[in-house]
Amino acid sequence: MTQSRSDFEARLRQIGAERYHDLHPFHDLLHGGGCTPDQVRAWVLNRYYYQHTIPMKDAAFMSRVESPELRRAWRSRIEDHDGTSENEGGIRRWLRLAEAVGLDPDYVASRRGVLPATKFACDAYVRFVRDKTLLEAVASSLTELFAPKIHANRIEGLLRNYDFADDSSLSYFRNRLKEAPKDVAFGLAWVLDHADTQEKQDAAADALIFKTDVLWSQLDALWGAYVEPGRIPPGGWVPGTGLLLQRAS
Ligand SMILES: O=C(O)c1cc(C(=O)O)c2c(n1)C(=O)C(=O)c1cc(C(=O)O)[nH]c1-2
Repeated sequence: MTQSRSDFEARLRQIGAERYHDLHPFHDLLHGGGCTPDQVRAWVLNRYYYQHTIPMKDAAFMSRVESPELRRAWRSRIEDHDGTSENEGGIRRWLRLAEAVGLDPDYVASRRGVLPATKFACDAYVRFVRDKTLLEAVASSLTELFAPKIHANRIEGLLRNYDFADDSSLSYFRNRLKEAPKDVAFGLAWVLDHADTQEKQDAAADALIFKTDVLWSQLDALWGAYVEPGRIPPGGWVPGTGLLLQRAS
Protein backbone atom coordinates (compact mmCIF):
# COMPACT_ATOMS: atom_id res chain seq x y z
CA MET A 1 0.00 0.00 0.00
CA THR A 2 1.25 3.49 -0.77
CA GLN A 3 2.13 5.28 2.46
CA SER A 4 0.94 8.79 3.28
CA ARG A 5 3.53 11.54 2.89
CA SER A 6 4.11 11.74 6.64
CA ASP A 7 4.30 7.96 7.14
CA PHE A 8 6.74 7.66 4.28
CA GLU A 9 8.90 10.46 5.70
CA ALA A 10 8.85 8.67 9.08
CA ARG A 11 9.98 5.46 7.34
CA LEU A 12 12.94 7.28 5.78
CA ARG A 13 13.90 8.83 9.13
CA GLN A 14 13.66 5.42 10.79
CA ILE A 15 16.24 4.08 8.31
CA GLY A 16 18.61 6.78 9.57
CA ALA A 17 17.83 6.02 13.21
CA GLU A 18 18.72 2.35 12.65
CA ARG A 19 21.52 2.46 10.08
CA TYR A 20 23.25 5.85 9.86
CA HIS A 21 27.00 5.81 10.48
CA ASP A 22 26.71 7.95 13.62
CA LEU A 23 26.04 4.55 15.26
CA HIS A 24 29.41 3.16 14.15
CA PRO A 25 31.91 2.63 17.00
CA PHE A 26 34.60 4.46 15.02
CA HIS A 27 32.69 7.70 15.53
CA ASP A 28 32.55 7.16 19.30
CA LEU A 29 36.30 6.61 19.28
CA LEU A 30 36.93 9.69 17.13
CA HIS A 31 34.56 12.11 18.83
CA GLY A 32 35.38 10.84 22.32
CA GLY A 33 39.09 11.56 21.94
CA GLY A 34 40.10 7.88 21.85
CA CYS A 35 41.80 7.94 18.43
CA THR A 36 45.58 7.99 18.14
CA PRO A 37 47.01 10.68 15.83
CA ASP A 38 47.50 8.00 13.16
CA GLN A 39 43.90 6.81 13.44
CA VAL A 40 42.72 10.40 12.95
CA ARG A 41 45.04 10.69 9.94
CA ALA A 42 43.71 7.43 8.47
CA TRP A 43 40.15 8.73 8.82
CA VAL A 44 40.97 12.10 7.24
CA LEU A 45 42.84 10.49 4.35
CA ASN A 46 40.15 7.93 3.57
CA ARG A 47 37.31 10.36 4.02
CA TYR A 48 39.00 12.65 1.48
CA TYR A 49 38.10 10.05 -1.14
CA TYR A 50 34.42 10.52 -0.25
CA GLN A 51 34.80 14.30 -0.53
CA HIS A 52 36.47 13.86 -3.91
CA THR A 53 33.61 11.65 -5.07
CA ILE A 54 30.64 13.79 -4.00
CA PRO A 55 30.85 16.48 -6.71
CA MET A 56 31.46 13.77 -9.33
CA LYS A 57 28.27 12.00 -8.31
CA ASP A 58 26.40 15.32 -8.37
CA ALA A 59 27.73 16.00 -11.87
CA ALA A 60 26.71 12.46 -12.91
CA PHE A 61 23.25 13.18 -11.55
CA MET A 62 22.95 16.53 -13.28
CA SER A 63 24.01 15.07 -16.63
CA ARG A 64 20.79 13.02 -16.56
CA VAL A 65 18.39 15.74 -15.46
CA GLU A 66 16.28 17.24 -18.23
CA SER A 67 14.59 19.91 -16.11
CA PRO A 68 16.44 23.26 -15.87
CA GLU A 69 14.66 23.90 -12.55
CA LEU A 70 16.00 20.72 -10.99
CA ARG A 71 19.51 21.36 -12.34
CA ARG A 72 19.39 24.90 -10.96
CA ALA A 73 18.43 23.63 -7.53
CA TRP A 74 21.16 20.98 -7.60
CA ARG A 75 24.15 22.83 -8.99
CA SER A 76 25.10 24.66 -5.77
CA ARG A 77 26.13 21.27 -4.36
CA ILE A 78 28.99 21.14 -6.83
CA GLU A 79 29.97 24.73 -6.04
CA ASP A 80 29.85 24.01 -2.30
CA HIS A 81 32.51 21.33 -2.74
CA ASP A 82 34.59 22.68 -5.63
CA GLY A 83 34.33 26.35 -4.62
CA THR A 84 33.67 29.39 -6.76
CA SER A 85 35.92 32.32 -7.58
CA GLU A 86 34.96 33.93 -4.26
CA ASN A 87 34.75 30.78 -2.15
CA GLU A 88 37.34 28.05 -1.61
CA GLY A 89 34.93 25.10 -1.32
CA GLY A 90 34.70 21.92 0.73
CA ILE A 91 37.52 19.97 -0.91
CA ARG A 92 39.98 22.74 -0.12
CA ARG A 93 38.66 22.97 3.45
CA TRP A 94 39.08 19.22 3.86
CA LEU A 95 42.71 19.53 2.78
CA ARG A 96 43.14 22.18 5.45
CA LEU A 97 41.99 19.62 7.99
CA ALA A 98 44.48 17.13 6.47
CA GLU A 99 47.29 19.62 6.96
CA ALA A 100 46.21 20.33 10.55
CA VAL A 101 46.50 16.63 11.44
CA GLY A 102 50.01 16.54 9.96
CA LEU A 103 49.34 15.05 6.53
CA ASP A 104 50.83 16.43 3.34
CA PRO A 105 47.76 17.80 1.49
CA ASP A 106 49.31 16.94 -1.89
CA TYR A 107 49.68 13.34 -0.75
CA VAL A 108 46.06 13.26 0.43
CA ALA A 109 44.84 14.84 -2.82
CA SER A 110 46.76 12.20 -4.81
CA ARG A 111 44.39 9.62 -3.21
CA ARG A 112 47.27 7.20 -2.73
CA GLY A 113 46.88 5.05 0.37
CA VAL A 114 43.08 5.03 0.28
CA LEU A 115 41.68 1.68 1.43
CA PRO A 116 40.26 -0.57 -1.31
CA ALA A 117 36.86 -0.77 0.42
CA THR A 118 36.63 3.03 0.62
CA LYS A 119 37.19 3.26 -3.12
CA PHE A 120 34.69 0.50 -3.88
CA ALA A 121 32.03 2.08 -1.67
CA CYS A 122 32.43 5.64 -3.01
CA ASP A 123 32.72 4.53 -6.63
CA ALA A 124 29.56 2.46 -6.17
CA TYR A 125 27.75 5.63 -5.04
CA VAL A 126 28.70 7.42 -8.26
CA ARG A 127 27.58 4.43 -10.34
CA PHE A 128 24.33 4.14 -8.41
CA VAL A 129 23.45 7.77 -9.08
CA ARG A 130 24.40 7.40 -12.73
CA ASP A 131 22.47 4.19 -13.38
CA LYS A 132 19.36 4.20 -11.17
CA THR A 133 16.20 6.29 -11.52
CA LEU A 134 16.36 9.99 -10.64
CA LEU A 135 14.12 9.25 -7.66
CA GLU A 136 16.58 6.66 -6.32
CA ALA A 137 19.47 9.03 -7.00
CA VAL A 138 17.88 11.88 -5.01
CA ALA A 139 16.79 9.50 -2.24
CA SER A 140 20.35 8.25 -1.87
CA SER A 141 21.47 11.78 -0.93
CA LEU A 142 19.02 11.87 2.00
CA THR A 143 21.54 10.53 4.50
CA GLU A 144 22.28 14.25 4.72
CA LEU A 145 19.09 14.49 6.81
CA PHE A 146 21.15 12.94 9.58
CA ALA A 147 24.49 14.66 8.89
CA PRO A 148 24.02 18.00 10.75
CA LYS A 149 23.75 16.17 14.06
CA ILE A 150 26.95 14.21 13.48
CA HIS A 151 28.77 17.33 12.24
CA ALA A 152 27.77 19.27 15.36
CA ASN A 153 28.86 16.35 17.59
CA ARG A 154 32.12 16.11 15.71
CA ILE A 155 32.95 19.81 16.06
CA GLU A 156 32.25 19.63 19.76
CA GLY A 157 34.13 16.34 20.33
CA LEU A 158 37.18 17.24 18.26
CA LEU A 159 37.49 20.69 19.87
CA ARG A 160 37.30 19.14 23.31
CA ASN A 161 39.76 16.31 22.70
CA TYR A 162 42.40 17.15 20.10
CA ASP A 163 45.04 19.88 19.84
CA PHE A 164 44.74 20.15 16.05
CA ALA A 165 41.09 21.20 16.29
CA ASP A 166 40.33 24.89 15.85
CA ASP A 167 38.11 27.16 13.74
CA SER A 168 40.37 26.82 10.71
CA SER A 169 40.87 23.04 10.73
CA LEU A 170 37.17 22.38 11.41
CA SER A 171 35.81 24.96 8.96
CA TYR A 172 34.65 22.15 6.66
CA PHE A 173 32.08 20.99 9.22
CA ARG A 174 30.92 24.47 10.18
CA ASN A 175 30.27 25.22 6.52
CA ARG A 176 28.33 22.00 6.03
CA LEU A 177 26.05 23.04 8.90
CA LYS A 178 25.13 26.07 6.79
CA GLU A 179 25.01 24.34 3.39
CA ALA A 180 23.35 20.98 4.07
CA PRO A 181 19.94 22.02 5.47
CA LYS A 182 18.81 23.72 2.24
CA ASP A 183 19.99 20.77 0.11
CA VAL A 184 18.30 18.21 2.22
CA ALA A 185 15.05 20.16 2.55
CA PHE A 186 14.91 20.30 -1.23
CA GLY A 187 15.86 16.62 -1.65
CA LEU A 188 13.35 15.41 0.91
CA ALA A 189 10.47 17.44 -0.57
CA TRP A 190 11.41 16.17 -4.05
CA VAL A 191 11.41 12.54 -2.93
CA LEU A 192 8.10 12.92 -1.04
CA ASP A 193 6.53 14.55 -4.11
CA HIS A 194 7.77 11.94 -6.57
CA ALA A 195 7.47 8.69 -4.59
CA ASP A 196 3.74 8.45 -5.23
CA THR A 197 3.33 4.67 -5.51
CA GLN A 198 4.31 1.85 -3.20
CA GLU A 199 6.87 0.66 -5.72
CA LYS A 200 8.55 4.05 -5.86
CA GLN A 201 8.48 4.43 -2.08
CA ASP A 202 10.13 1.02 -1.69
CA ALA A 203 12.77 1.94 -4.28
CA ALA A 204 13.51 5.26 -2.53
CA ALA A 205 13.78 3.56 0.87
CA ASP A 206 16.13 0.94 -0.61
CA ALA A 207 18.24 3.72 -2.11
CA LEU A 208 18.62 5.32 1.30
CA ILE A 209 19.57 1.95 2.79
CA PHE A 210 22.15 1.50 0.03
CA LYS A 211 23.66 4.86 0.95
CA THR A 212 23.84 4.00 4.65
CA ASP A 213 25.78 0.90 3.54
CA VAL A 214 28.17 3.10 1.52
CA LEU A 215 28.94 5.09 4.66
CA TRP A 216 29.05 2.18 7.10
CA SER A 217 31.36 0.01 5.01
CA GLN A 218 33.95 2.79 4.86
CA LEU A 219 34.14 2.89 8.65
CA ASP A 220 34.28 -0.91 8.92
CA ALA A 221 37.26 -0.86 6.56
CA LEU A 222 38.92 1.88 8.59
CA TRP A 223 38.34 -0.05 11.80
CA GLY A 224 39.79 -3.28 10.40
CA ALA A 225 42.88 -1.59 9.01
CA TYR A 226 43.74 0.85 11.79
CA VAL A 227 41.94 -0.18 14.99
CA GLU A 228 41.26 -3.91 15.30
CA PRO A 229 42.90 -6.18 14.16
CA GLY A 230 44.97 -3.45 12.52
CA ARG A 231 45.51 -5.31 9.25
CA ILE A 232 46.33 -2.74 6.57
CA PRO A 233 45.52 -4.11 3.11
CA PRO A 234 48.11 -3.87 0.31
CA GLY A 235 48.33 -0.29 -0.89
CA GLY A 236 46.68 1.12 2.24
CA TRP A 237 48.24 4.14 3.96
CA VAL A 238 51.10 3.19 6.27
CA PRO A 239 51.48 5.41 9.38
CA GLY A 240 54.60 7.53 9.16
CA THR A 241 54.23 8.14 5.42
CA GLY A 242 52.58 11.03 3.56
CA LEU A 243 53.35 13.45 6.38
CA LEU A 244 53.76 17.18 6.09
CA LEU A 245 57.24 17.19 7.63
CA GLN A 246 58.58 14.72 5.11
CA ARG A 247 58.00 17.15 2.29
CA ALA A 248 60.87 19.42 3.27
CA SER A 249 63.43 16.62 3.68
O1 LIG B 1 30.40 13.68 8.05
C1 LIG B 1 29.43 13.01 7.73
O2 LIG B 1 28.98 12.12 8.47
C2 LIG B 1 28.79 13.26 6.42
C3 LIG B 1 27.83 12.39 5.93
C4 LIG B 1 27.26 12.64 4.67
C5 LIG B 1 26.22 11.72 4.27
O3 LIG B 1 25.37 11.42 5.11
O4 LIG B 1 26.22 11.25 3.15
C6 LIG B 1 27.70 13.74 3.91
C7 LIG B 1 28.64 14.58 4.51
N1 LIG B 1 29.17 14.34 5.73
C8 LIG B 1 29.10 15.76 3.84
O5 LIG B 1 29.89 16.52 4.41
C9 LIG B 1 28.65 16.04 2.53
O6 LIG B 1 29.05 17.05 1.95
C10 LIG B 1 27.76 15.16 1.92
C11 LIG B 1 27.17 15.15 0.64
C12 LIG B 1 26.43 14.02 0.58
C13 LIG B 1 25.64 13.49 -0.53
O7 LIG B 1 25.26 12.33 -0.45
O8 LIG B 1 25.41 14.21 -1.52
N2 LIG B 1 26.51 13.36 1.76
C14 LIG B 1 27.29 14.04 2.59
